[in-house]
Amino acid sequence: MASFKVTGSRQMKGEIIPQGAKNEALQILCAVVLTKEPVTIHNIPNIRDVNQLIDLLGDMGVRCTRMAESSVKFDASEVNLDYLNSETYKRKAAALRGSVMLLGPTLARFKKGRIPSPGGDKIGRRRLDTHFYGFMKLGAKFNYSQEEGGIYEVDASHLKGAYMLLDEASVTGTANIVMAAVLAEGTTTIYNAACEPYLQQLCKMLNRMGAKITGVGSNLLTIEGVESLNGTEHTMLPDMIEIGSFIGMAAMTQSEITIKNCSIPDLGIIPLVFQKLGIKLEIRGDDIYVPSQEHYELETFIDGSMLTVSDHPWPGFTPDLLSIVLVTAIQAKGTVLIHQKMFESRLFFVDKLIEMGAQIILCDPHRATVVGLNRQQQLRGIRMTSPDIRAGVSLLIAAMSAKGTSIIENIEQIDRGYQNIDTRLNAIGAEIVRL
Ligand SMILES: CC(=O)N[C@H]1[C@@H](OP(=O)(O)OP(=O)(O)OC[C@H]2O[C@@H](n3ccc(=O)[nH]c3=O)[C@H](O)[C@@H]2O)O[C@H](CO)[C@@H](O)[C@@H]1O
Ligand SMILES: C=C(OP(=O)(O)O)C(=O)O
Repeated sequence: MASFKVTGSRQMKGEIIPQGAKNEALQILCAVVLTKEPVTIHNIPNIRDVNQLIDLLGDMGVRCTRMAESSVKFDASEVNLDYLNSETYKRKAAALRGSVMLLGPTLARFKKGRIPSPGGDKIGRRRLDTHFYGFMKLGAKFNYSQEEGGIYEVDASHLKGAYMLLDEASVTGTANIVMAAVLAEGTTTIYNAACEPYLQQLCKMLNRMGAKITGVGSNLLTIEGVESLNGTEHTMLPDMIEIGSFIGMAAMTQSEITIKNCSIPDLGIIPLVFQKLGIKLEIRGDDIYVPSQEHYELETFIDGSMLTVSDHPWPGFTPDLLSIVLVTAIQAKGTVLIHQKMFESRLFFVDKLIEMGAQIILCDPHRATVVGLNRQQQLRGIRMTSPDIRAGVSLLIAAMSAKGTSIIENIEQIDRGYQNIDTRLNAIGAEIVRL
């Protein structure tokens, strides 16, 4: 288990370029299995989850040729389906959440899919019902065997388009169903589809490959099935969660940073939520400039009541930034209620922040109230463990703003989603040592 030793009270100054989006990459990489023709992907983040998925694709027989540092050409003309029955596949696929999206493409192209219970953050129940509901609507048979530690299987001699109303707007679920439906016979209509930029990007790429998807960006997708898909090129968007993390980090550490090439229109409500925390942001072309701010004051609602920040399916606020908002509020002036509606175990990390001196009341597993310190008191460095990817970065932000030194253990969680975060932040003035 690796750790970060973080020396606090360092202010950063300079430019930082966000990596390619983790959650988009996981969808896009799975989609390469849909075609026999080469697909070249650019702006691939060099992070654990993505590298593990590329490794898995390679094991399946997909030829992966690195064209440049962040560009890879994938050739899935030959795929070894027997590999899906191997112990290695079980072990490797179970190591990340994104592997679940191999189900839709293998089902569509090879009539079957198999996946162990996927990994990813342990942030509460993470059910997969929506995925299988969709596959079954398309005519697939579903089997779940608990004996082997949880194996999900789908098979279909023939997929046929159908109307479906999803019980929830699942991000990976929608991606999976879309990837199965593009090669199904006839028309599929998915209502209550998730519509995050990750999915918009996936649908745009599939359309470039010859798919016929309309309604992209909305919660009503219509897909006319086609016989086969051709190759394409695709460039990943900048990671909006990383961009949000940098904004929070700058505010907490009184740093002056410019986040380059943010693809602002794809950030949705994210900048607005940080502005509600009182953080000044300047949109300069496609960059976000965050000035060094001694004080930032939380807004209240129009009627004067206390600010609440909660998650919601897109275009609402992404749950992946709530931990960052929570930690950023620690040095604000005012009080905010953080309401994590989707996940039931994502706020428990606040006990570490409280130990560091933050004023937080964990009301229940879904809600925490942060009473901002308004820099009257600095957090103090402690030893802590990163429980999940976003809590991990939140703890890093807290440590960077604290007095003294902190140790953050289990940084593999952070490495799942943030590319060389220590090196990139050190380049603009942070002091983080990887132990
Ligand atoms: C690899 C990947 O892309 N992971 C992301 C993906 O996970 P993932 O696709 O696994 O998450 P889902 O969208 O399926 O749902 C996440 C959780 O929210 C609940 N839920 C979902 C939709 C809804 O309308 N109401 C609701 O309560 C679900 O029951 C589940 O507990 O989307 C999540 C929600 O944005 C993000 O946190 C994850 O980072
Ligand atoms: C929860 C997340 O990731 P995963 O779904 O891969 O666990 C995340 O990216 O915040």
